[in-house]
Formats: sequence, C-alpha cells, structure tokens
Amino acid sequence: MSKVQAVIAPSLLAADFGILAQEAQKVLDMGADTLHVDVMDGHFVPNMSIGAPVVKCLRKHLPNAFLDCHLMVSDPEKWVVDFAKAGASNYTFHVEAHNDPAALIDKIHSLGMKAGVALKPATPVESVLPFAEKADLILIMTVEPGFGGQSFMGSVMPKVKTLREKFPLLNVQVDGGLGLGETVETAAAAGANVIVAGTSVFASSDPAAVILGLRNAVNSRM
Ligand SMILES: O=C(CO)[C@H](O)[C@H](O)COP(=O)(O)O
Repeated sequence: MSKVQAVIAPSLLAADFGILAQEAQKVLDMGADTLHVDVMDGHFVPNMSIGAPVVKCLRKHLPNAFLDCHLMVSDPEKWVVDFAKAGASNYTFHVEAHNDPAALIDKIHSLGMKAGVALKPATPVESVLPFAEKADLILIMTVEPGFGGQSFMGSVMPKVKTLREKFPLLNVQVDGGLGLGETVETAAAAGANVIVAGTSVFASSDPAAVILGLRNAVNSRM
C-alpha cells in the first residue's frame, strides 16, 4: 500500500519580500518541496501580506515551483479565479470563512488547482470530516493565523491524529511555530506529513540542514 510522503514547505512569510523570488529559489535549491504563500486580507486576520499579483510574479520567475497558497481571507470565493490565473498550484481556504466548502473545492479543482481546507486552532476537526477526502490537503493551524514567529500549539495534535487515523493517505499539513526538535517530532508523531516552516528555515544560518531535519523527522514516522 502506498503511503503519504514528507512535504517540506518553507513559508515565504519569513522571507525578505524585497528579494522574494531569490529567497524562494534559495530554499528550493536547498531541498524544499513546495513554497507556502501566506495571503492575508487584514480582515480575516489582523495582518496584511500579499495577493495574486505577487503570486503572478513568483510564477514568472519560478515556472516549475509548486505554489501552495494559504488564503487567510474573509471571502475566499472572491479570489479563486485571480489565483488560478496568477499560477497558484494549490488554493487553501479556511473552513470558518465559507458556508459550502465542498462546492468551493469543486470550483478550485475546475480551475486546475489543488484544493486545501484550513482550520484555526479552536475549530473542531469534525467541521472538515465530510469533505476531507475531496480535498487535496487539510491544514491544521498550530498557531492563531496572522503572524509568523509564534509558538507551536501542541494542543491541536488530537485533530491531526483523528485525520491520520480516518484518512491514511490524506495530506495533513501543519503550520505555525514548527522547527527542528520537539515541535516537528510532535507533529510527525501525530501523523502530519506536510510541514510548513517559516522562521525556523529563513532565520537559520543553515536552512538546508533545517529542511533535511524536518524531512527526516516526518519520514521516520511514516
Ligand atoms: O500561516 C502563517 C501565519 O498565519 C505562517 O505560515 C506560519 O506562522 C509559519 O510561520 P512560522 O514558521 O514563522 O511560525
């Protein structure tokens, strides 16, 4: 039986936005599998970051990169077409921000993107179980969305465990406060296979070692 693979996704939120394409290429050259692009509207979360025009520029410079876009926005339906046209590979929206997630997943797929569904720390996992198999990934936030550099919340690991038990082949993504050592070990032990890491990668003097260490932590549990 096939099994899920480790996917290491540096969060560009922690990169130098002034040289974003170079930062992205650097972590890809150092072994990253995908690039995590945090999109914030200043309404769903109390911060603003980047939008589809920036994704379009990244796509121009990185024609083959997998751009994993995490929409922390109040109206995810509004931006789907823009992100598809910009070249997003994956469009993850928050379950708290849409009243018909299954329909939005279908729309995302119809536009040629993979679809992810994210949960804030306080949102119960039951909210995504009905359509978890329709989605390409489920993102369990391990911090309150909005800012990088926060502390990992191990208290949400039961949600990761539930998803892994019910859906052995699902991509279960964790995002927030992850780095080498206890945090990634805890997430991998619970069953997470897609690791988003911003600060721990970009603030490191040896990002390649961090990416490899995160991958080894996941693979030793799979
Ligand atoms: O979604 C996010 C914040 O809303 C970031 O992706 C996340 O916090 C990763 O950053 P760090 O690894 O620095 O915690």
